[in-house]
Amino acid sequence: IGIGIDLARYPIDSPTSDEYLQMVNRARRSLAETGCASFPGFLTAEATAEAASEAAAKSPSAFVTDSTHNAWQLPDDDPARPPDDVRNVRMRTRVASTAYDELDEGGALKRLYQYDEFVQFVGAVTSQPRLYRLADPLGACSINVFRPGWHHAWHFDESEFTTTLSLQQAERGGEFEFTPPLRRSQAELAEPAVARILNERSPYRVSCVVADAGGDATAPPVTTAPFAPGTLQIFAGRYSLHHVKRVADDATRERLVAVMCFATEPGKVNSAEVQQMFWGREIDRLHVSPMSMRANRLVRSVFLMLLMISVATVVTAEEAAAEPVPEAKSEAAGEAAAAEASPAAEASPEPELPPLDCKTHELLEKVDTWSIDCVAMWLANLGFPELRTAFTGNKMDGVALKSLTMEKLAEDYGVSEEDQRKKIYYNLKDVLRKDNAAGNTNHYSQMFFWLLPLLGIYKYLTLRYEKQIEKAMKKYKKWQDARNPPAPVEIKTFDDGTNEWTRGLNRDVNLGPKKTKAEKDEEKKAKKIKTPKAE
Ligand SMILES: O=C(O)CCC(=O)C(=O)O
Ligand SMILES: [Fe+2]
Repeated sequence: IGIGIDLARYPIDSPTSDEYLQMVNRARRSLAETGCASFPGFLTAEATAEAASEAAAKSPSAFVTDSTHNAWQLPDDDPARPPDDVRNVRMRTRVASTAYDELDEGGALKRLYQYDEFVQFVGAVTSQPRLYRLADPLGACSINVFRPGWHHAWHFDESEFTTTLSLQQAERGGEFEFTPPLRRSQAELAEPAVARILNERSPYRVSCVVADAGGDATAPPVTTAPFAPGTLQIFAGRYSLHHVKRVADDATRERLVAVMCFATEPGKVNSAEVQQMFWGREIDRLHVSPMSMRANRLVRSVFLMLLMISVATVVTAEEAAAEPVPEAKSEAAGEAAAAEASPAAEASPEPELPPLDCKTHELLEKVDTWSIDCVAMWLANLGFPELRTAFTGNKMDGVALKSLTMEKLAEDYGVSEEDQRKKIYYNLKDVLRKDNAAGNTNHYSQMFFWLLPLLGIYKYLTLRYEKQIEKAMKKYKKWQDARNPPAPVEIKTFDDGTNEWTRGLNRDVNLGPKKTKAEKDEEKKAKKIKTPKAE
């Protein structure tokens, strides 16, 4: 079938040809000077008809947006200004939209949008060395439907450039109108110019508290785009004020236009708010229903929590096993003693010695504070329950334990094996060293593992309240911006009438403004330095 582009007229498949370069440079200049580059008949008549009939077929189920917004699509009013100020006036927009995921696979629109050379071409016209299709499953390429009486009020877009393809015109009304770029950044509002346009070309009457710096009384020129079906339009939506005029009430044909979105980074998607506003649902990956997405998130968080809790449990269980509880230990000691004394004593499992009066956590305190029983427990934990009687008999508490030596262990307590003595002695040194550093700190790892479930809960809550958090962050950012507003950018204008923005745009093919002599000299100098001597 082919893509459906009129390649004879727009050779976007041969990006190294002279025709291509000239076409791109004409478009760039037009975009910079007028705010819009138009390509009438970009799609062939057949492909346009195919796309238009697809759009018309899907139009009845398009999601309808009936909302109000200000010209900058800023969410809040400026309370410091009157309600009828151009900054605060809210205008109505009524439009329906068919989402990208509803378009036909292999249909004319998807063929165009998915054609890599097309993305390259839009990138070349908008001077973006790298341009990517928007990864938004709803907004990447959608179809706007304007029914009788509907219109899109004057506004600036959030995205820097907007690419549209006209599919069907209404009999009357529905024209796309735009101004040249009125501003250079989103921080700049250009209120006087916007106010003049609204007062002269909209049903709204607005005031403007901001003084007109230029003082010129004429409104910015407004151009009506040639919008015959099949026309591709690339316009500087962020800088040029634009609108779609009201479609006549008695029109029988809807206005249908495809809106194609691109980004300078891969993987970009619209916010959930934008998706809800224009398509009535939200979805962050292709072919996943919002319901299963939520379920998926829940399962993920629960799994994470379970994992963390189980890790924590295993670790604590291991530690508990390493430190037997007093009863178990005494039992073991009793059994061992009984087994040694006589096999018949097995019948009485009751230990002869009373249980040790020491809680496991007491051993986490400094050695100085250990009671006699705690010292005995420490020994039992090390695997020397049989030493309890001798140590207790010597009233060996924590303070006394500190002066224990290898010799004492051999002579006073009869630990004959050197390995065993070393085990006790080095373990003692070990706890004492920890005491000296930051208390007896061998419970830090335990603390960390207890924090894991909290981390799980934290993760769950952030996922659960993702939107609320995002909103709060946005509010905070706005509050910061309000405290510290970004400075408006001054446009530098040069002697030859060009400005910073348009200067040098097409210089690579000598279509742009002439270089000054100083600049030429500069270039020559640079070349001389770079080029090595021939001889
Ligand atoms: O419908 C059009 O031609 C332009 C739509 C537009 O301005 C927008 O979607 O932001
Ligand atoms: Fe727009």
